[in-house]
Amino acid sequence: MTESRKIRRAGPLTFHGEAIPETTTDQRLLDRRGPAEWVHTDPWRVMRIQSEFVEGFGLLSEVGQAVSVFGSARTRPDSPHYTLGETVGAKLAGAGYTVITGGGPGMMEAANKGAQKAGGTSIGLGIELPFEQSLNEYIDIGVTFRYFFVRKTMFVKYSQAFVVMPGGFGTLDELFEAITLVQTGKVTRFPVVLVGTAFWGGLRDWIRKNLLEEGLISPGDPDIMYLTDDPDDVVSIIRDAHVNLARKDAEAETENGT
Ligand SMILES: CC(C)=CCNc1ncnc2c1ncn2[C@@H]1O[C@H](COP(=O)(O)O)[C@@H](O)[C@H]1O
Repeated sequence: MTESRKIRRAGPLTFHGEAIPETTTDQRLLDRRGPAEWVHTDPWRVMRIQSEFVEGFGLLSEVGQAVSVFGSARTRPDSPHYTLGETVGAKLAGAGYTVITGGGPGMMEAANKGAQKAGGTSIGLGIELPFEQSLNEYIDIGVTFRYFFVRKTMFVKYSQAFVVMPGGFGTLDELFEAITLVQTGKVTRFPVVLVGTAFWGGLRDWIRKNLLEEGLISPGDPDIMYLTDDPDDVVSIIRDAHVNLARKDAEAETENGT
């Protein structure tokens, strides 16, 4: 009679005889501490980046129609821009849009406050910064990201329009990212509305004069941005754009016979 060979199953793996490892997977995980430098390596960072995407997608995928509102972190509550931001947040919420901001102070707080007070859903996608910073107090659902680029993906993926209030470098970065995505066809259904004609008019003129006249952008490109001072306009521009897109979708479906 042959002696039966030893066998060890480790998850989907099966080991026989000499091939059986001396320790189990759990022992190797739990018994050893080992060096810790690997938590500062890029492969480990990739895992962390992945987990931010997983958390963000998980949290935001069930949010309905939403609009991201950008603007200065430095605007004070007694500024007319802050009041305008609050009204824009309230009007968007009144029209059924969830309001998403960067979760910080200033214009972000204004839009969150307006949305929350109007009974809408107010979301803050915060970012870890070198100085102490917490999400503003008018947020129903908040996430704080480590990585700017992960957070930016969330703004684009989970909102159907961008509203850009007066702001500095951060706001300009978000504005130019949005219009570049529209210009290059990476997003196809995305109105970008700038609020504050006195503030933004100069930039649009500069874009027309310097970029368009030099042939650095196409003739239709400046029109990617809508400019207004009126919070009601903000809502109607976004709504009309979405109605037009829905109609185009329906026409395309009819043409394709689907
Ligand atoms: C007081 C202070 C400077 C706080 C900064 N705290 C912040 N918290 C969250 N998002 C931010 C912050 N700073 C910049 N951002 C991002 O960049 C934009 C504002 O930058 P800026 O103030 O315009 O250039 C916001 O739309 C936001 O998405």
